[in-house]
Amino acid sequence: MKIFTADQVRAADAYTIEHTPITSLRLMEKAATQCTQWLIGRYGAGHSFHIFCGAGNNGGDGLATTRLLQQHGFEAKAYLLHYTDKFSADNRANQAALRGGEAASLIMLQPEDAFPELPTNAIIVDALFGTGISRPLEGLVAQTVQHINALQDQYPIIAIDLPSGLKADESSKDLLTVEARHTLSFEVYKLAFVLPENAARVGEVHILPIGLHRDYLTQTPTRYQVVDMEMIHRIYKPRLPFSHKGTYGHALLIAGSYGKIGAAVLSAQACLHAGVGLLTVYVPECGYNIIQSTVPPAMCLVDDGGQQSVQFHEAVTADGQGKYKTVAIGPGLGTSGDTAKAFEKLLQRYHDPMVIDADALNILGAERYLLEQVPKHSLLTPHPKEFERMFGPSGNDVERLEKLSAAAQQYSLYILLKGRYTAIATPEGQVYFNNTGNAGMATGGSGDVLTGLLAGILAQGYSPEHTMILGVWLHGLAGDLGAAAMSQEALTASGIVRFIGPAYLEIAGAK
Ligand SMILES: NC(=O)C1=CN([C@@H]2O[C@H](COP(=O)(O)OP(=O)(O)OC[C@H]3O[C@@H](n4cnc5c(N)ncnc54)[C@H](O)[C@@H]3O)[C@@H](O)[C@H]2O)[C@@H](O)CC1
Ligand SMILES: Nc1ncnc2c1ncn2[C@@H]1O[C@H](COP(=O)(O)OP(=O)(O)O)[C@@H](O)[C@H]1O
Ligand SMILES: [K+]
Repeated sequence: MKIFTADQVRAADAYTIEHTPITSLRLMEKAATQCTQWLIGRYGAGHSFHIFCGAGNNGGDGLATTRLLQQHGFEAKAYLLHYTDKFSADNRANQAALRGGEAASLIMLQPEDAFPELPTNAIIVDALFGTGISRPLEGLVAQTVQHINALQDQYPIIAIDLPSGLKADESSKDLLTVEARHTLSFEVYKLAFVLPENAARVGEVHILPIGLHRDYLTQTPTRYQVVDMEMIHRIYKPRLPFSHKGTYGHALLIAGSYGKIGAAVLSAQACLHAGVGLLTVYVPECGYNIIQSTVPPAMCLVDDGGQQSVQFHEAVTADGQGKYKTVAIGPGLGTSGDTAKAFEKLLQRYHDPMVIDADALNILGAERYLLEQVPKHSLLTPHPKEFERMFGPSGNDVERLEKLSAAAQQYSLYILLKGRYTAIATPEGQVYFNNTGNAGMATGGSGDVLTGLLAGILAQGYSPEHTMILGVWLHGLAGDLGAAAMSQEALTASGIVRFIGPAYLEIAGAK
């Protein structure tokens, strides 16, 4: 699903009005109808709806929603904030329509008025501002938003289109905005929804269809997209009946050090569950018995350098990749000087895309010149701290995203940034956001599982871009299925591995 800018949303609106018989007032009615249905479906009987409206079209959505809720027999009141006399045309039309209905359901809130008393069964709906926000909230609007936010533990707050005050395409880091429990938005995602800094503001996002013109939606290029099942179906390739283990590649996984062989185990298990043809795990000597007993399908190569591996470059022939289709390096590896030197030598020998994670990223962060030597189109998988070590701090999430995209383009790499919506940046400047996964995955070792999964998918012949999209999506879905079976709290990295299979089945079943 595409992420549109506020300008693109406005253009989609205009295009729809121009190319279909639908008017802007009718489009507002559709938006309000969808919001009404969502509110009734979610909260139903026994609740009263209190809708705070601004003077523009977002307020118009709120006024129309109030009327439709009443028509469905619900108690609903619109509070129209009187901070200006400049109402949009569709806002005025919906004021008139509401005035024609139930008495006392449209209340003008003046700057000197006290915040209205709400009954205990109240649901607060925020329809103050949407994509038209152009300056920080102040005066009556700011006071109202502060009031609403202070009530968030008492009443559910539902934002229409955007929590008021939030900018769709830019950072709103230090701005006052509504802090919604749910955001009901229309047709496409907005960048604001996937930024970690907005987590407490947008709550759960629900995208509702309102009939915007398909041509505009499908033909408009966007820099950002949210990965969806349609994209996954286009990427996923079922196995061929006459294939053999050679068809699915041989991966070399360089991971683990004394006390962190578990990282190598988790990565190796995930790599096998991803469907790799053959796997060799390279570990220091202390890892040999562990790998052989916990991951029997894998072969094992042993380094004799002591507690950390320091000669792994020798596993790859001096003239290139040798027998390995893919090399993944990093989980639990350690960052000693000799390990870093071996990593540098590996980069001099191996020129196909690699998967680089954890300590291998930390080595890149300490020795930045090595970034130039990373094979083009390699996959880098930092969490925010590792990202910062490599590319420096950022003032806000949008700045960090720009940095991510710039680095992917500069070094011709696929770099992801882990989080609730893991961002995947491509060398061409595209950014994909992943929507699977849950807070149960905030547990040690879940990143190691991702590394193994990516290595296993890449080895099977998927392109680096498809590997990133499919791998991150499967990882999150495995986490979701795991959490559904055993709770977020009890989910472990091993639990995620166990659900990679069921996650594949979901794709295959739906294909
Ligand atoms: N295609 C779509 O997505 C549709 C959008 N609709 C709604 O229309 C909204 C956009 O409406 P508008 O463009 O009228 O914009 P808003 O309703 O978000 O804002 C109204 C106006 O408020 C003023 N304003 C901005 N910041 C302010 C501030 N801090 N204090 C006081 N005034 C301020 C601006 O002049 C702005 O145009 C969307 O968010 C959505 O809710 C729907 O009606 C139907 C279709
Ligand atoms: N709240 C969350 N929602 C969705 N995914 C999450 C959440 N928390 C963590 N994850 C996922 O779990 C993984 C954690 O990786 P990482 O921090 O590298 O873990 P570790 O270093 O312990 O292996 C990432 O893929 C991340 O996207
Ligand atoms: K709003």
